[in-house]
Amino acid sequence: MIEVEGLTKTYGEKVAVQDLSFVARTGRVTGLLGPNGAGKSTTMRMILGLHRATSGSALVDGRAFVDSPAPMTAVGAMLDAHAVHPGRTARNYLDALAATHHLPARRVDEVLELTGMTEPSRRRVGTFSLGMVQRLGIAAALLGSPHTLVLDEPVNGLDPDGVHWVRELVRSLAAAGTTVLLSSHLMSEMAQTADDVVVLGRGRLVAAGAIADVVAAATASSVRVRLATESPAEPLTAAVTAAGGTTSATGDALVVTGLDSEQIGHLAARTGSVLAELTPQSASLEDAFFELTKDSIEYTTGGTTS
Ligand SMILES: Nc1ncnc2c1ncn2[C@@H]1O[C@H](COP(=O)(O)OP(=O)(O)OP(=O)(O)O)[C@@H](O)[C@H]1O
Repeated sequence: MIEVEGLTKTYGEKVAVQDLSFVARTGRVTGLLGPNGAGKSTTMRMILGLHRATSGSALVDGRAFVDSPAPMTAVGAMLDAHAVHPGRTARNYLDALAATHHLPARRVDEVLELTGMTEPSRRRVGTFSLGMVQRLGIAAALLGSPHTLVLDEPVNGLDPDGVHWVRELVRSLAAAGTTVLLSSHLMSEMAQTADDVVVLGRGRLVAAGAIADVVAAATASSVRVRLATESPAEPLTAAVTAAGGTTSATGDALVVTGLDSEQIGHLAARTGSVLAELTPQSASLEDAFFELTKDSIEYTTGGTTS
């Protein structure tokens, strides 16, 4: 479990992370989301002890990561996959990591196999595609069979097959009891991968919780209603308004907010309206993300900095 409590980081005048608290639970995949500059990387770096917090704490399984006696077994991390020297081979890099952390040499073969990197493992990292570099970064993170995995933008540069692989990998690790914290800009991908999300905006917590709860709280759910051609809309729209809902027309359908499908069905029966369609519309994580972070975009298109 990762417990972040009142975490703050300032760089001179700049407040990168402010009074941030959240928990990433064991056996779950937690997605750290936020627009550019929201403080995701800074948060991960403080969890890993790479940046000293100005105030607050970040504990991994109850202790500061820097106090861990076996760091690679406690936490596997990938923050910048490109940190590997381009002249080294993948195997040489992993062998050295394993040796310096007293990990069994056979584990190198295992993580190469797990990440699909066995075949190119004797090639120099400088010849790798972006996706291969990411896979190597993930291989290094997995080397210590860690209890906690922290991955900054793990699907960056991966093709659809690679994105699917990362999703399956982190989901299976979480199912086996690993705490997984990962950041991503790909909302649709995060929606399929994470159980919980932590949304940041300008260094502050904007929302946190199970994806469905965060989406429901941030967006108004609606119901799409289409009436049979012989059925006029007026009786139903009047009944919806009287019941506290709102309607808007879209093409040949109505979108109703403020009432659920069952309530609308009852109103349709009462007003003699013949329904051709009654479909609950669920908002996506992406819809929720835009709604939650619309006031905290640091860099907007057009180059304005607000
Ligand atoms: N070393 C530093 N010195 C000064 N400001 C910094 C430093 N590192 C980060 N910042 C600032 O802190 C804020 C948070 O940055 P951070 O990299 O954590 O955001 P992020 O959410 O990871 O962004 P991105 O998605 O673009 O990677 C940004 O405004 C950034 O400019």
